[in-house]
Amino acid sequence: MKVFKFGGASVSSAPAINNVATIIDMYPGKKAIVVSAMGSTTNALEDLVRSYFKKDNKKAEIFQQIRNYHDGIIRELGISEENLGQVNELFEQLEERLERTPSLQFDYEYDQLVCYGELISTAIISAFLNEKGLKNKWVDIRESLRTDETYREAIVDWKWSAMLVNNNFSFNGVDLYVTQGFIGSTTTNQTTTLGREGSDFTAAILGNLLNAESVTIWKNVPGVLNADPVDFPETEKLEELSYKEAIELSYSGAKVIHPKTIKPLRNKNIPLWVRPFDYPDQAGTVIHEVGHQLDLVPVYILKKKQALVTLSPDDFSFISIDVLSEVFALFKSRRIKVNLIQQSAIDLSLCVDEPEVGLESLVVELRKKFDVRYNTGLVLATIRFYNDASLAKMKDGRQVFMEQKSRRTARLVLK
Ligand SMILES: Nc1ncnc2c1ncn2[C@@H]1O[C@H](COP(=O)(O)OP(=O)(O)O)[C@@H](O)[C@H]1O
Ligand SMILES: N[C@@H](CC(=O)OP(=O)(O)O)C(=O)O
Repeated sequence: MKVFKFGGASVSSAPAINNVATIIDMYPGKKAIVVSAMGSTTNALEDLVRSYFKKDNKKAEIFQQIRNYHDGIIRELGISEENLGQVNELFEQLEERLERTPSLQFDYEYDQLVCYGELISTAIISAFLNEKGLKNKWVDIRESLRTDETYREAIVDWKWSAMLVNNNFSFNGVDLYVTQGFIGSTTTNQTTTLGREGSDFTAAILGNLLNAESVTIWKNVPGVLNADPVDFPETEKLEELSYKEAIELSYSGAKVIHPKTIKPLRNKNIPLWVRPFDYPDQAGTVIHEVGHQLDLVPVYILKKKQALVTLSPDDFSFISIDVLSEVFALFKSRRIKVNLIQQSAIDLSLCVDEPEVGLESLVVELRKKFDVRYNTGLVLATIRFYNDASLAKMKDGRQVFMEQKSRRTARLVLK
């Protein structure tokens, strides 16, 4: 069997969803289809959660916008009313949840509402495919994918999930399953999410647990390129990548693949195809075990919304292991990801994901013990397989705050 994953961009309109049907038809054989929320529905649901949590008066309006967007797609797809029972029920559930008083736990409430993006998109797509003669079974992945209770960033319970996934995706009399990416549930049936853009990871989990022959993630690009085409006008497609190279690129911030996607596939030696949704007969990029040294062109990755925080102990003491562990514990408790560090005798610089809120209060906390300087709105640029020309190109016209080089990788903090 194969796993296919269609992201938000690939299911954002009726023509796109028609193309999903075309692709499924093009590739016969047993398949599990993992689907994300339509277009930018997850962002809209995030606005809805904020409004619900703050108890302001915008939630009805945001809910209606989400409903109208989906209704428009349903109309254009021409799905008949008698097959829309589940979609209507999901919208009713969401509306009903919005009437409840929220608990005090934002991350918990977030997961209970944001999951509807994926639940609704898959219900629509499953109904549409069935009407088109592509008979499929809709599966609520929350009954298979068990996680811990880290809401918004849940950790998968592989043992439980292995058993449940194999029961619920048995392929007994079913050739095509349609299910949700990004969501799961705890052993007490509370909904969780795996972290933004986590549907690629769901596809990899299913691939691993079902011993898929391959996993394909359909994207709005020709494959993995040597840079994000949004930031770089000229890019080159990479024909193949090793698992190691792919994990390095995605971890550094190449948004084409969620970083957690690689490990479950590498561990079972399952190839991952990144293929163009608009040109489904083109090969795209394959990520697999590569026996030889890859000779790649420089690959550029930009991680935006970075802050550079530099700390110096007040009393002129060294940056010891105790200081490091204290600082890292503080960042960990605030769930702030550290992406790059540099230290000298009495300076410690950390390039971190700039938190949406709370940087000021972190700085206040740090100032109890350290002299603190910081800059925000920076970019962490990574160049794999860098050379002089690629370094010069990256620095051109920008202010360099920090620079680190290893044999293959250069990392620059820039403004
Ligand atoms: N190295 C890269 N190669 C290809 N795309 C990249 C790269 N880095 C970032 N991207 C971005 O990743 C996006 C992923 O495609 P998309 O279809 O939006 O995924 P999904 O809908 O599954 O989240 C592309 O639109 C592109 O802008
Ligand atoms: N819908 C979720 C999960 C996801 O992976 O979406 P996409 O495949 O469109 O990146 C998000 O937007 O984060």
